[in-house]
Amino acid sequence: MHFLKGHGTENDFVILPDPDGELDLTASFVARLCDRRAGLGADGVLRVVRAKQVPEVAGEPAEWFMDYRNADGGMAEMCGNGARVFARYLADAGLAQGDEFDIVTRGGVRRVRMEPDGEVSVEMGKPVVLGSSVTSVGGQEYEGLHISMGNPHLACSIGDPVTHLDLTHQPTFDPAVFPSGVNIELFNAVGTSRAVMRVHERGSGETRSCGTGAVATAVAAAALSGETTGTWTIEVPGGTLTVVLDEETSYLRGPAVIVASGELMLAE
Ligand SMILES: N[C@@H](CCC[C@H](N)C(=O)O)C(=O)O
Repeated sequence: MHFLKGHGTENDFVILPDPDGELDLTASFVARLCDRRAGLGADGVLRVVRAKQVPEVAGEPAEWFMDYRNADGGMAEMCGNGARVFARYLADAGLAQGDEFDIVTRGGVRRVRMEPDGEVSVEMGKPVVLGSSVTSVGGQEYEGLHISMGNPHLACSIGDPVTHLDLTHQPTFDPAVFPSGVNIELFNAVGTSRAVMRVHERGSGETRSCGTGAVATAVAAAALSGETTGTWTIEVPGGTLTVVLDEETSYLRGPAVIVASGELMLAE
């Protein structure tokens, strides 16, 4: 099986090209692939398959479906950094033409753009603020905004640097609010256009970046000063992302690179 490895601000993915939909990607296989000692190691898997080969998205008006899986093998509706790495792969492989094209995700069709400076942007849709909720990290409780980016987020301003947080364990959350689990962002807003964020992802644990989480963080940081629009720099352990919030939608921009390719010896 051919694979590639890529990352967007060190949110890393195994890419499995499967244009004709021949792979039966089980949760246990994905988990073994993502294992950082016994497998290749990654925060998630991006299966690259033609949308017409996948019944759940066969009618969507774009050629390629990003079949995203978390490191534990679970599915997610959307992955912002994954979408940018997926687009980088399609462009490099000559499977998509032009600077802008659409891809299909479980969260809907997303427009991606290959920027002149080499970064990749993705239109992320309109964030939906659904209320507030609490989490407890290392015995400390934080309140944040419940935001849907297609996938669920709880974005909490902690009003302090995030460096000391221990995210090795699953932060608590209210299962009545988040029945399918949640991605939890802890951030420190610095002024009105920059925030420093760490994240504990559903199905992957602490990662060095999360694109949907960066947009949720920008929304929650903007809300601290009563704003719903603006441009935010979101600093994550793996680099820097730019988030633009406007009245209609949101955009995520940052680096996305392919670092390796090869043949997989792991079998199902
Ligand atoms: N790292 C991703 C988000 C991946 C999905 C998430 N763990 C979930 O289960 O919702 C991103 O860049 O957005």
